[in-house]
Amino acid sequence: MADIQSVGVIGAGQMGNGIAHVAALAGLPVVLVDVNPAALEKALATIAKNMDRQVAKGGLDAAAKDAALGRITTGTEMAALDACDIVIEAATEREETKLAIFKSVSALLKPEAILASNTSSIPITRLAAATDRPERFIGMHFMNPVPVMKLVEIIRGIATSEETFAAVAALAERMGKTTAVAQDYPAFIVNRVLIPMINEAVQALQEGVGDVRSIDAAMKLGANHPMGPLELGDFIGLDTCLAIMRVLHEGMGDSKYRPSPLLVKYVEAGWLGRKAGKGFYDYAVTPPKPTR
Ligand SMILES: CC(=O)CC(=O)SCCNC(=O)CCNC(=O)[C@H](O)C(C)(C)COP(=O)(O)OP(=O)(O)OC[C@H]1O[C@@H](n2cnc3c(N)ncnc32)[C@H](O)[C@@H]1OP(=O)(O)O
Ligand SMILES: NC(=O)C1=CN([C@@H]2O[C@H](COP(=O)(O)OP(=O)(O)OC[C@H]3O[C@@H](n4cnc5c(N)ncnc54)[C@H](OP(=O)(O)O)[C@@H]3O)[C@@H](O)[C@H]2O)C=CC1
Repeated sequence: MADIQSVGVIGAGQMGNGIAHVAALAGLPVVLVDVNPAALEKALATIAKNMDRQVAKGGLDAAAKDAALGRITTGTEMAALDACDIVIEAATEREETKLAIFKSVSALLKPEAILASNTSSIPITRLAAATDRPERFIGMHFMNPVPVMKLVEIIRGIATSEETFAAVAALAERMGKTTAVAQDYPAFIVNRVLIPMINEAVQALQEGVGDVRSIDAAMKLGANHPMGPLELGDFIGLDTCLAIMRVLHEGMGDSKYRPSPLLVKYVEAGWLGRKAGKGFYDYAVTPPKPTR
């Protein structure tokens, strides 16, 4: 696969809509697939809203926005992806879900098509080994919010070919991103460092070192982070943060990565952060109100 000319995205959540957004703006036709038709509708509305924001700021003209939106089609069946040169999986961070997706989609793809995962933490070699194309399988890890964040981490599995790596690096650059290459260890680079920091903030909250407001203010004003760690956890999704901690804990075999019990409790309560309307903050009120 020398040059990628069409993109499929599986999972129309916060990451899937962002990936579709930047791919369409890069001039590529995009097929966005999700099991849930409501998620697809919401994703299209979010993409249009985020492009409007770029138009209002002068970074995009209205005609380019309309053309980009016109390049995105949606579907609830994997069969809609059969002509794509690359399919980027951005479904829920659950290994069984991803494996089931790869099994069904690889049966439909052209033999030369590339399969990429936007996983935050799951080993690429393990995911690749469960497909029919480990040499054309790769980790392509975008950051949230995708239209704003400059980085794409690229992770080769043990079998990933140089041709696949070069094609995906060129695609990331075409989407306006800068790449960093990470080795295939649990949670790669960004989340190896970032998510234990968020988990530690939750542990500090559990121990009463500070309340939500104090912990976030301390890290924003004391370490110049654009968001406090609890606000950022809510933004990423607490289910995703917990899934990453579990992959780190199991994959590194080191107790220093154990998930904070309070993080587990929030996820068990369904308080998953912004996408659920409630996490360390309650988003039903403006400004969002700390829940502890
Ligand atoms: C979990 C993983 O696997 C990996 C990850 O992604 S970890 C998470 C990584 N992400 C972060 O750490 C994000 C940290 N937060 C930030 O950088 C900032 O708070 C933020 C960029 C999200 C918002 O910044 P802000 O200054 O509070 O908001 P705001 O001024 O409204 O927006 C800044 C810019 O982003 C744009 N923007 C904000 N959210 C956007 C979105 N969802 N989509 C498109 N554009 C967006 C705004 O239009 C604005 O653009 P300009 O610079 O052109 O004016
Ligand atoms: N959130 C973040 O900051 C980042 C997340 N990631 C990674 O990106 C991926 C997606 O995360 P995110 O967008 O936040 O998650 P979301 O929960 O926002 O979205 C996941 C989407 O995938 C859908 N889905 C679940 N199962 C399937 C399936 N079998 N086929 C098709 N679609 C499916 C979900 O549908 P339903 O709601 O119906 O279950 C949902 O619409 C994860 O691997 C995550 O680790 C990577 C970088 C940053």
